[in-house]
Amino acid sequence: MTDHAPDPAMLAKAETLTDALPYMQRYKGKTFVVKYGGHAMGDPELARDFAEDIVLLKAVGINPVVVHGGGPQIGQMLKRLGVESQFVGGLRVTDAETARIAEMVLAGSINKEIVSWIGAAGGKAIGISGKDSGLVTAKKVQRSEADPLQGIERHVDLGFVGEPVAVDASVLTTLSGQGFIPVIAPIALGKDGHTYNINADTMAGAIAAALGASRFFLLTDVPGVLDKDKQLLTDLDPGRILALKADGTISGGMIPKVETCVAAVDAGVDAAVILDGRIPHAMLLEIFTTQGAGTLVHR
Ligand SMILES: Nc1ncnc2c1ncn2[C@@H]1O[C@H](COP(=O)(O)OP(=O)(O)O)[C@@H](O)[C@H]1O
Ligand SMILES: CC(=O)N[C@@H](CCC(=O)OP(=O)(O)O)C(=O)O
Repeated sequence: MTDHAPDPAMLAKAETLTDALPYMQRYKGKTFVVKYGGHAMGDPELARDFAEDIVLLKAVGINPVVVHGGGPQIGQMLKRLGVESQFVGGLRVTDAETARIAEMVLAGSINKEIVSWIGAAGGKAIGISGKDSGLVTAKKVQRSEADPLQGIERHVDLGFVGEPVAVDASVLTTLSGQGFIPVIAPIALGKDGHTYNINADTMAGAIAAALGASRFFLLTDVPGVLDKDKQLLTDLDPGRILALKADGTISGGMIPKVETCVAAVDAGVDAAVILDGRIPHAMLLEIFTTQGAGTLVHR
């Protein structure tokens, strides 16, 4: 090697950047919706990596929109305040007091924390909830459960648990167009004036659909959808998902995730990816390299 020969390590770094170039060109101007789950945000270093990834997306001309959860954090606060909490079908039964606490934790505490991380990474984040500027209108979720004793379907009242019925995404396109990164808490008003607590996966899916997002990422605390032998399923379509739900391979918190992904791709989102938020920069690897991480759901 002469004095002028490039250092192989430097060359590898440059190659990483040039390899990313076609992806940057393909995605410039596109909207990516990222659901950041409560389980994925525990570690401050990972949180910093996540914020850097979001700021990098914005810097290369992609419009990231963040929708966050915070289920474990709401649980901790309820416990501290001595308020009982239970889940039915992955949804937290929410009375008026629980709704107030969920809003305080999601829109007050977690939302501003994420805004701060993105700010520290050099981005301009604006934290809002579904209430702001009429972004999301919710309606009460109706659920029923099979009663094996009486052989009938029984109505279950989940209280102030909502689902999006309308999304006015104009506030998001305005913010994104002006260089801001919207960060959204899954709380919304109903037409009845009540505050509704919305599952963050559902909220993110509805926003991705309304924006016609190119990509929808769900960051969680597993590598993606796993089969019965705990092997990662890298590629799923709606038919396969139906079969995996029916045979019990997909259960619990993974059900709203895959259902949200299917609804999003049905509504025109190009692809949805369930990713391991515990892997540093998992999103960047998925977007800018050939080695996809996680489970891709497509039509
Ligand atoms: N087939 C499956 N593959 C992966 N995870 C699954 C599967 N079936 C059920 N799960 C469960 O789904 C959980 C992810 O959902 P959840 O806990 O609601 O995540 P988050 O808080 O990130 O929204 C996993 O931790 C796992 O326990
Ligand atoms: C109705 C309902 O269940 N709402 C959720 C909202 C937060 C959430 O979904 O957070 P994760 O994404 O971290 O699970 C809750 O109260 O926990």
